[in-house]
Amino acid sequence: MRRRKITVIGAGNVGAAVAHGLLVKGLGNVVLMDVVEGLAAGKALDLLQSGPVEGWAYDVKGTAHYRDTADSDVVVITAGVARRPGMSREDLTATNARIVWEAAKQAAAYSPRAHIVVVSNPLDVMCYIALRASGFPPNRVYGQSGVLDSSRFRTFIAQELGVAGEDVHAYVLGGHGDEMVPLVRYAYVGCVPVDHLIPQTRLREIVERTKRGGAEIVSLLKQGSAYYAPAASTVQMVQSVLEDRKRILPMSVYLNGQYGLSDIYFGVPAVLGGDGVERMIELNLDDGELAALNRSAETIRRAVAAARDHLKSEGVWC
Ligand SMILES: NC(=O)c1ccc[n+]([C@@H]2O[C@H](COP(=O)([O-])OP(=O)(O)OC[C@H]3O[C@@H](n4cnc5c(N)ncnc54)[C@H](O)[C@@H]3O)[C@@H](O)[C@H]2O)c1
Ligand SMILES: O=C(O)C[C@H](O)C(=O)O
Repeated sequence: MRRRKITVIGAGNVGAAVAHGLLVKGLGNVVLMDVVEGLAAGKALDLLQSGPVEGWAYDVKGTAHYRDTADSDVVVITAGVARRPGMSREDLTATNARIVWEAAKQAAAYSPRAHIVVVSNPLDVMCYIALRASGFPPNRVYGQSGVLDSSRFRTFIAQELGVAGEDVHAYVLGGHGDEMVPLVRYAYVGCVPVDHLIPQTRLREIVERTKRGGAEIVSLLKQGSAYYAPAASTVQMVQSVLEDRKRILPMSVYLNGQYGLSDIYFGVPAVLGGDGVERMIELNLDDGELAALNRSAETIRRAVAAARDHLKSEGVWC
């Protein structure tokens, strides 16, 4: 039986942690690809040597050449630069636009039936670039954002109440940026609405901390950004696709009228299965929540326009 093949482009902090997570969960053979000669090969060999200890026997290959990624079932794009303290994710647009364009184009050429899971920032902008560069249908190009942001929200609620995070159900929608929208009205602990358990003033602080979740880690690390939780979130998405689990996950998907938005990648809950984005879930939102989502969408539209101008000025476009 043919084993599934997953390519991870970018063998840095997130890419290597994603590769490890995929292997530990037994999702298939892994190809780690990076432009830095030897980096992916070294990390792949290291990962391979953890197999006998951890009890898996998958193939792990490191490479600097796209030809080795051929016929992948899923391609995860983590290539690009990470932000430093004081930077926003949008500050990465010019550098990462070119990198993600090239990665998606090459990956699509070698693996025309693959799914592309984008991780590089600014996430929703890079999803749009990957869609245009790959020429794939939108159901096979989507981004990791909401699983991570929601997991941060769930973690802070769980800490506050001294309960297990997995029993906190909560979504963060919108763009993966400073304007993301943690939805308090749809947050439950077990089956109890969170605002029955935590006072409003404290909930507001938790919402603000969630929105700054990535920046909090960037300021602690001093160089680079989070990678364990981002990798775990990405692996959960890949698992849902490869095992056709049809998990309902908040993620960046291409909207075509949903939530009143079109031609934009945006974080909403979607059913993720073997066909990729199989369905989007439209929540009933109030005026305040919709206004917050629209503010978030505007930020993304501006950044996409900047990325498009930048790529056009380099003779490349989506
Ligand atoms: N979506 C999310 O939730 C999320 C979470 C964490 C990080 N990120 C983003 O993911 C990206 C990677 O983060 P990281 O911490 O792994 O950074 P990192 O610097 O540790 O790794 C990035 C890797 O990309 C490689 N790379 C650069 N250009 C490349 C190219 N053209 N082809 C192949 N590889 C290339 C680099 O050599 C490096 O090894 C950043 O843009 C970061 O902002 C997103
Ligand atoms: O904050 C970052 O720049 C990385 C990532 O988007 C995160 O949320 O951890």
